[in-house]
Amino acid sequence: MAFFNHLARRSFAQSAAMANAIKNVTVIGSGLMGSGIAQVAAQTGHNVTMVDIDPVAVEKAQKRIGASIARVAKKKFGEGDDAAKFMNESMSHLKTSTDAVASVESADLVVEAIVENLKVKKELFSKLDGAAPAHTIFASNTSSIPIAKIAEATSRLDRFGGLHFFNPVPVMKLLEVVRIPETSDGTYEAMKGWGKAMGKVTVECKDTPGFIVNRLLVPYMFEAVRLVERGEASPRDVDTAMKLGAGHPMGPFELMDYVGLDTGKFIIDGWHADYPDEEIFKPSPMLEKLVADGKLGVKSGEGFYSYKK
Ligand SMILES: CCCCCCCCCCCCCC(=O)CC(=O)SCCNC(=O)CCNC(=O)[C@H](O)C(C)(C)COP(=O)(O)OP(=O)(O)OC[C@H]1O[C@@H](n2cnc3c(N)ncnc32)[C@H](O)[C@@H]1OP(=O)(O)O
Ligand SMILES: NC(=O)C1=CN([C@@H]2O[C@H](COP(=O)(O)OP(=O)(O)OC[C@H]3O[C@@H](n4cnc5c(N)ncnc54)[C@H](O)[C@@H]3O)[C@@H](O)[C@H]2O)C=CC1
Repeated sequence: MAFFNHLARRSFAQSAAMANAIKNVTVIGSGLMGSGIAQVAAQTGHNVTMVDIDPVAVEKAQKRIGASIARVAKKKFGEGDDAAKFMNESMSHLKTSTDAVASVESADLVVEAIVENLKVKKELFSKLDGAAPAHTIFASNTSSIPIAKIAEATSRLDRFGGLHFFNPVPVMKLLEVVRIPETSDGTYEAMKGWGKAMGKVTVECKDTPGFIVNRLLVPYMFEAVRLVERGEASPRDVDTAMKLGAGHPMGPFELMDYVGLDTGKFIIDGWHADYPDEEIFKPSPMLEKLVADGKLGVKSGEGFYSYKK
């Protein structure tokens, strides 16, 4: 028994050491999720470079992070010097860039949170694979795309995994840590250890569609839209019913607006392509029209609901 305890202690020590080795974190994508991941990494003392292809998105992200850190600081320290110190220290750990290749030169970990599109994600990782140091771990924050399909664009399958955060990242405690068959034990332990260093509760996931939460959440959200499309209830009543009847903090339509209808469409289109006979994944006329009209939810000021001030 002592031998196995020794092994367990050594494995824990190894993962702690590997997680501690993750100091320089590059986050690619400064949207809803990338900005949240970058913020929490900066708040927890990592050296963070947040990258986006769109300089305007970087600027918006910095404003979003500033406002969010202020809420976190107020919640942790109230008003006053400690709150200001926390905010200043966190922001001092955060750099921004629009040059993805340069941003990974000294990265220990790269977390990708760009558009939910397999081709674009593969193009990005293929480009970064030749620029990042050999030891750098690559991870995707994808909601629905198989990690293995993304990883095949690189030569570092043993140092590739999924780190699936939840929105809003500064608040949601869960982190799904996904491995592909080639992910080394050291990489997996380092990703789980880093998740804990980020203040998250990690769960272990295999590379299956939607991992754990989205495998259950997305069909539920799909059914909510179908129910409204069949004229059986209004979005507002469905949301009220799920908040008061099931204790959810947000109803499905509020949540879809919150996560972004463009991301929702990317997910449903991807799963419909992969599972063409699954009725539930067939395109939604309601969602198609909203996205075609640029109504993407909170991020655009209107989705199922209007958010214009
Ligand atoms: C047929 C077609 C169908 C197509 C549809 C398909 C859709 C598929 C979508 C799939 C989803 C993909 C997404 C994904 O991969 C995984 C996810 O992320 S799923 C989403 C998970 N998140 C949730 O479920 C969020 C649920 N909502 C909440 O928890 C709360 O509403 C929320 C915390 C967002 C807000 O809380 P609330 O009480 O309502 O308001 P407050 O503003 O008071 O906030 C409470 C508390 O939290 C702090 N806080 C809130 N936001 C932030 C922030 N951004 N930064 C920092 N802090 C924040 C705030 O300070 C409050 O703290 P106090 O102590 O009260 O001050
Ligand atoms: N929105 C949500 O609630 C959640 C989303 N996710 C996943 O996170 C990823 C990002 O989602 P969001 O943050 O919501 O999207 P978003 O649309 O808010 O942000 C995506 C960002 O990526 C940038 N981008 C696109 N292509 C790029 C490239 N080649 N290089 C650099 N930057 C690029 C865009 O300019 C944009 O700022 C997706 O894979 C999504 O499935 C995961 C969990 C929750």
